Amino acid sequence: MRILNVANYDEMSQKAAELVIERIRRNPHISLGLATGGTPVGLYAQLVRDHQLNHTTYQHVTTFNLDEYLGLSSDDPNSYRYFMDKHLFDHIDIQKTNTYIPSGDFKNPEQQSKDYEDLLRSKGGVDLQILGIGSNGHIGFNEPGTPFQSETHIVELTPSTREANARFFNSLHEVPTHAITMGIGSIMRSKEILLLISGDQKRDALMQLLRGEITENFPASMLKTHPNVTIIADEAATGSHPHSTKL
Ligand SMILES: N[C@@H]1[C@@H](O)[C@H](O)[C@@H](COP(=O)(O)O)O[C@@H]1O
Repeated sequence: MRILNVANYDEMSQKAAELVIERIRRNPHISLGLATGGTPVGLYAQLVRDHQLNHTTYQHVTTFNLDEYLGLSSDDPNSYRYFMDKHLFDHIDIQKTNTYIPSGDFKNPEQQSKDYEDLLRSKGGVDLQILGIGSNGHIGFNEPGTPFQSETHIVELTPSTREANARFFNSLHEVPTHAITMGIGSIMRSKEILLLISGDQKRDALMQLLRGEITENFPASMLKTHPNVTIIADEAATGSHPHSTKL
């Protein structure tokens, strides 16, 4: 894993955008894996800005989102479809039919999980996966204890994840109890991974990732076995001054 240590959230977003834009320009047919949550919002804003200023095109780009809450319709402001439209897709020239997000429909979620995994495979998988991290080490919605080989599946969210995400809802009560998520095995198949970590509330998770063992109790630890991972972390998360390190 390569870690780029930056000063703050804005610099993290800027550096991440530079990397993503470079990959898109190198391969206009790239398949991007996308994350939600607070962490990538600044990155998406930078991609929109670059599209407006420099006309980087998404005409041939395909995207796969990591996860979706179960039980929220696509027009619910807390659904990840709504989030992606609002922060990125509505402001770039991507074809919406090329943007895939797991369905949060309650009807037959097991089949939907299988269909999403089949879709990922049939489209050739993800070239560049963007990830955030939960303070318990979750990636996507793969909570501690998820098998490393897992593919897209239904999860029951832990109380800590529901509490962390309650800030986007009116109350904790409204946060769905279940979600559909790409598995750790699905994420690990992507050719390249960009992990963004910002804020002192993520410091323990970053330290655990860098110094801890590889264990299913800390899902992100599996990333240490991936051959092409870049972490961009800000000073609040690393607790040190900006510099780059090869780990
Ligand atoms: N499912 C998402 C993850 O994809 C995200 O990376 C993580 C961190 O979120 P945030 O960036 O808001 O801290 O939690 C959420 O639950």
